[in-house]
Amino acid sequence: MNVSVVGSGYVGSSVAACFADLGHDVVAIDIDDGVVERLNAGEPPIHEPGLPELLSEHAGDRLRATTEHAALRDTDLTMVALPTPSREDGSIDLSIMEAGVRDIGEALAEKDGFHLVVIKSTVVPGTTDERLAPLLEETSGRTVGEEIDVAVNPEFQREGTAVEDFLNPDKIVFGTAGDERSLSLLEELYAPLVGDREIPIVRTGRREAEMIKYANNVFLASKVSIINELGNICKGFGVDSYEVAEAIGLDDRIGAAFLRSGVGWGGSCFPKDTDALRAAARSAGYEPELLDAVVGVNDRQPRRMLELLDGHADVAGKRVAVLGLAFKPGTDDIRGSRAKLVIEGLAERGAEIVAYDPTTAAEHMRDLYPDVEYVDSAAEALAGAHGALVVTDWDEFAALDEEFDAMADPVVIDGRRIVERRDGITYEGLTW
Ligand SMILES: NC(=O)C1=CN([C@@H]2O[C@H](COP(=O)(O)OP(=O)(O)OC[C@H]3O[C@@H](n4cnc5c(N)ncnc54)[C@H](O)[C@@H]3O)[C@@H](O)[C@H]2O)C=CC1
Ligand SMILES: O=C(O)[C@H]1O[C@H](OP(=O)(O)OP(=O)(O)OC[C@H]2O[C@@H](n3ccc(=O)[nH]c3=O)[C@H](O)[C@@H]2O)[C@H](O)[C@@H](O)[C@@H]1O
Repeated sequence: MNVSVVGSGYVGSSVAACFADLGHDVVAIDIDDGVVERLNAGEPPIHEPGLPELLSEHAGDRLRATTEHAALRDTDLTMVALPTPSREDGSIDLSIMEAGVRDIGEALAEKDGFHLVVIKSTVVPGTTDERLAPLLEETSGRTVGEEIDVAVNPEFQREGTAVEDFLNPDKIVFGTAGDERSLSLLEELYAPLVGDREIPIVRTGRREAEMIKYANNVFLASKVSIINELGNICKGFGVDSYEVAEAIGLDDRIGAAFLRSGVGWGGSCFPKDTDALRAAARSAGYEPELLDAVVGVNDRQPRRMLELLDGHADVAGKRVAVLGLAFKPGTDDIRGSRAKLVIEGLAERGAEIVAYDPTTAAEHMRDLYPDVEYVDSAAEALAGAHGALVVTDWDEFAALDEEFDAMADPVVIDGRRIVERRDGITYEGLTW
């Protein structure tokens, strides 16, 4: 089948590469020349394990990239993987999405035959029906549900394991208005992925599909905030929250995943999606008090890390190491990274900050915090430091040992339960 994907960022590039790998002919459309050039050269525009292999195999063959939206006319359906960032007040900013949908509609104005537009981006309930479908009609001159249609097919992949997650989903959600042509196109699209596996396919309405995506993310973010709240209480009692988490995770109703307490959740989506849903709930007349608290607990965790450091040292004018800048291991993405709040807190205390991350996350961070010293290894960051704050659970931090001996004052505040506690270092776990 011929598939177009509009937007070739974290989601679009991996989805495009995976669909090509599944045997479809895919054209990736992006407004960024650099992204298009990289994709055509078989190079990933972002750091994502498994993506380089897929791109080098399929670029120039089943996968090509272009800046021309007109290319989507030669395809059966178009996936929209455009960003949906937050506005200042937390509500969803649809401007990029609407500009992209406008581009798609204008291209479709000159296409004969049925075309399905599939919204992969995360949008608040009602967006597709109330904003995107009318915009498509206006720009294409076609009627949704007749010559064209729109479906919602949210994506649940994680950064760092995007390819594996996309190819092995726990569910696939098709949100449609019930049009059989749309459903059968979606089924044909995913048929090579599903094969004879029993992957649940949720066929539902467009609003429900939009809400399922938020509910999924917000539930997971809340789960981490609950374990962080419990972890903070555990710390006060001298209880190891990881032992508690392991035990409660044995209850099927709770489940073992997402019970790692620490400095909190970040990333490109949990923060923006919790904010967008809270704002959307408010504008629909509901006060989401629990979700407000979920965010409150999350924002408190970096502050608690700094308070633990304060308990051991006055860091004004002193060198302090920040280990890990990406919002989680396996990515160079710093969006929503807890490291930002940690760096800001250290700067307020007048510390000389030295930071290390194994990826190019440091380059992105440098744009925001140019006064921080970025170094090439954890050893270099730790040498001469009066404290170390571990913010990302990169495997290589678990192997650190004698590097701590080179610190001026070996105070280690572990926000991710990754460093081994041992004699010779003053170790503080955030929730244990
Ligand atoms: N990042 C992730 O792991 C996940 C993201 N999502 C959702 O997927 C959506 C996309 O997110 P990301 O991939 O992270 O975004 P991104 O910011 O990484 O990539 C977006 C791409 O769209 C391009 N673009 C902007 N306007 C365009 C236009 N008019 N036409 C063509 N291309 C255009 C940009 O140049 C960029 O390459 C968001 O709604 C997000 O919430 C969902 C699941 C996972
Ligand atoms: O919509 C999205 O973009 C995606 O958001 C998350 O994926 P992602 O942000 O890539 O990363 P996660 O692995 O979910 O981690 C999110 C944050 O929670 C933190 N976390 C996670 C698990 C845990 O037990 N404790 C914890 O603090 C991580 O360190 C990280 O900062 C969801 O897991 C995906 O299903 C979803 O598609």
